[in-house]
Amino acid sequence: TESPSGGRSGALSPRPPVTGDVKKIDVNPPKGTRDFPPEDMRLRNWLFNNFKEVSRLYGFEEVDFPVLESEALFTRKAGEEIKDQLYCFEDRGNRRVALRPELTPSLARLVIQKGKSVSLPLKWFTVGQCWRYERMTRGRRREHYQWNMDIIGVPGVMAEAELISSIVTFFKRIGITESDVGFKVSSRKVLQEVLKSYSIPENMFGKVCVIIDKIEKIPVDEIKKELKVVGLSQEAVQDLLQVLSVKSLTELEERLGGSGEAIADLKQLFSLAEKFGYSKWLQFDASVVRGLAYYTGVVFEGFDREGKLRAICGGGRYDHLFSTFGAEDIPACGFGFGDAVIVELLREKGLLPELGQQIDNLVCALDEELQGYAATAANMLREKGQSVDLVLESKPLKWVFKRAARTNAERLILVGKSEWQRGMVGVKVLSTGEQYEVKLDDLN
Ligand SMILES: OCc1cccc(Br)n1
Repeated sequence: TESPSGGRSGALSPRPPVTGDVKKIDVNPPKGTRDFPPEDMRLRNWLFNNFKEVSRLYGFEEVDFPVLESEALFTRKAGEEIKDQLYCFEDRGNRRVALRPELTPSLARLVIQKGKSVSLPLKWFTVGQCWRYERMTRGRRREHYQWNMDIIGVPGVMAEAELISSIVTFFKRIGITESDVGFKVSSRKVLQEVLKSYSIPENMFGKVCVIIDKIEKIPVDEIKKELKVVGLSQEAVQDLLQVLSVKSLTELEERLGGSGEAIADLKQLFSLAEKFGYSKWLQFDASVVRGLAYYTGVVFEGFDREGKLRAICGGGRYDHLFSTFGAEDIPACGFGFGDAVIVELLREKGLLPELGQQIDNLVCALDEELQGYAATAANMLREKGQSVDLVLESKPLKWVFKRAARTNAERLILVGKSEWQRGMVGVKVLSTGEQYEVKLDDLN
């Protein structure tokens, strides 16, 4: 280690005196962001390991992308909140860049980059941090981690059914049942079929959906006003709002007629849900449109049945995202699952796991001059795959026992002079109090 003066280790040069004029830094993380101290990191790893295990079960491959992307990936002109809150800036090369607010555009970028070198369908997943710059007036977070699963190259709703199945599998793994959570399912093709008779320009469709997604967040008169601003007639607005209140697929079929794609897709999805065994988790809800402009078909969101929390996860089909990046369109669907609401739900349900530290061995030399032998013992155990918390300086036994308790160490390995001379070490099994000596070579 380098001493403060930059010399090699040995006697450290005297530390500069801590004088009153050194301003104490703000030790909190930037507004809207989180630290993950060990106990929080254990919970995060538990959650992410479940994300990744489910992804593996479903045959998905892990991918990753830079958290910093070209701003151009996210500058859709559809009035989305995600665009209004873009964490963007100009870098030292005068490039417009942004901290990614979502993962799907990066995924699409990588698929396009790979081009013909990858064979479809692609089943890719990632867990990544996403950012938004929101005026902290609302005290909301500016970052969260999202689990994303995407299926690229499958046009049929079997892909959406598979994605929803993977989320159900995840929920079951962590103890969440269909009595805790459900999925509201619809299709943007419902809106498309209503609007087709009003000759709404194709490029307005995303905007209309983004406005309608706010239906439970702002007064309906504001929704109507915004829809008129984008060019919808009074009649079109009425028709749209009326179809959003449709309560069943049967009623929807009566409203739209039985020949449209929306009904066909949704009927097939609910039939596949039976076969996957998760029908009880799904309900048709015509008001679900989701807030991302690029969805084009089935959309879904996971919600807590007590209605206390924001959406747990959400996703849908986005068959035209690739062409917005100048590439050939590829049918695609995916979802995002944030790391915050699910933890709130688990806390509500008393399902947060107990995750203490776990150490196999606490190894301690009983005398200063035995430190090296303690290191030898630690190394032998580590080579056998045993975790070791090696006491690195001379400490009273009382301290050692307290540390063993705090770290949930299974065993205490005591390196004493007389034992060592006989090639032995002392072992204390902390759960039973059993105490014995063992030859070093037999330590495992
Ligand atoms: O789900 C919207 C979102 C995007 C980025 C960061 C956070 Br916190 N929330």
